[in-house]
Amino acid sequence: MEQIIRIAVQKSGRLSDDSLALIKECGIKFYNGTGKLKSTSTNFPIEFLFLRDDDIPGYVSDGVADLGIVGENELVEKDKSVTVLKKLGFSKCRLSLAIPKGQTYSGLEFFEGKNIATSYPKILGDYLDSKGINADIHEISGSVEIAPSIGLAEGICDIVSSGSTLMMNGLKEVEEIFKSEAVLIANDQLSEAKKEIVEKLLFRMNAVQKGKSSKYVLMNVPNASIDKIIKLIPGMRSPTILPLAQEGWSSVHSVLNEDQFWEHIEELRAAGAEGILVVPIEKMIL
Ligand SMILES: Nc1ncnc2c1ncn2[C@@H]1O[C@H](COP(=O)(O)OP(=O)(O)OP(=O)(O)O)[C@@H](O)[C@H]1O
Ligand SMILES: O=P(O)(O)OC[C@H]1O[C@H](OP(=O)(O)OP(=O)(O)O)[C@H](O)[C@@H]1O
Ligand SMILES: [Mg+2]
Repeated sequence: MEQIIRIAVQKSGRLSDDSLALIKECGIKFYNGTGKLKSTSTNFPIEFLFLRDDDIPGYVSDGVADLGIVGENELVEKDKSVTVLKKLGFSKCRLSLAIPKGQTYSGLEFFEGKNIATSYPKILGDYLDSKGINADIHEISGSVEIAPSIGLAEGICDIVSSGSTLMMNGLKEVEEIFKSEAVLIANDQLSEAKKEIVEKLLFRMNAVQKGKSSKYVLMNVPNASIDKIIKLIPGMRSPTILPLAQEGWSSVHSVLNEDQFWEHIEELRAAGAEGILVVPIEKMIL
């Protein structure tokens, strides 16, 4: 039988859309109908398990799944032995301590002897230990932000992104204790045959990620400025230069990291570049 790998992805939630979008951008086709908890790709040797994110580190560690996509917060909290293959750049958030808005905060000692509600008792416990703070950790599985207003705890430790959930619940963020983003994880003991498939998947993911952070840039340049412009936008090997129909002008094409582009835009214009077009790149293979 042909070897295939199994990947565990979140069924629905903050990780699922971006996880599935990344897999689709890798050219991998699969059926993902509502309620379906397992699906096999029609054009790549991979099977999908759609699960709660809490279960993903354990499934990958036990070898039920070979790969998984999960937040670093959940991975560290579950404390399972797996290999992190790649940071994926989405579902970025932080774990923070927060207290009621009206309270005065003078430092971590605020939490000494207090009761803190969280879904992340391990990460919080390790953090407080490392800072020498003794607090009571009260584990709850969701809606943590409500805890202070119902008298369950004096502070909370939960996921923050925009901060609007804290604000809506009358809380203020006082300490960031952990930064997280989605990661691709793998079982520690993959067979050689599975590793080969994983390498193919990683190759595709890298091409998609590289493409996303780069732009194809085209501009019209007076011939006298070409040397100056080439120094500003060196490109993958070197820029492409094509003559324009109008004498004395060329079209310069290059691939740039988006940050590099914004850094150099004023200098490019000062050097006489005009008609600058910035085009997204779907995939990039170096
Ligand atoms: N507001 C947010 N912004 C960005 N990333 C987030 C946000 N909230 C959570 N995340 C990240 O996405 C992961 C999944 O969050 P989600 O809220 O979907 O979890 P969940 O409710 O535990 O889902 P499940 O039903 O799968 O257990 C989190 O562990 C975290 O890494
Ligand atoms: O700082 P913010 O941008 O407000 O995001 C933070 C909130 O997002 C997550 O919950 P989510 O909305 O995913 O709902 P959930 O609690 O049902 O998982 C998390 O648990 C926080 O409550
Ligand atoms: Mg969960």
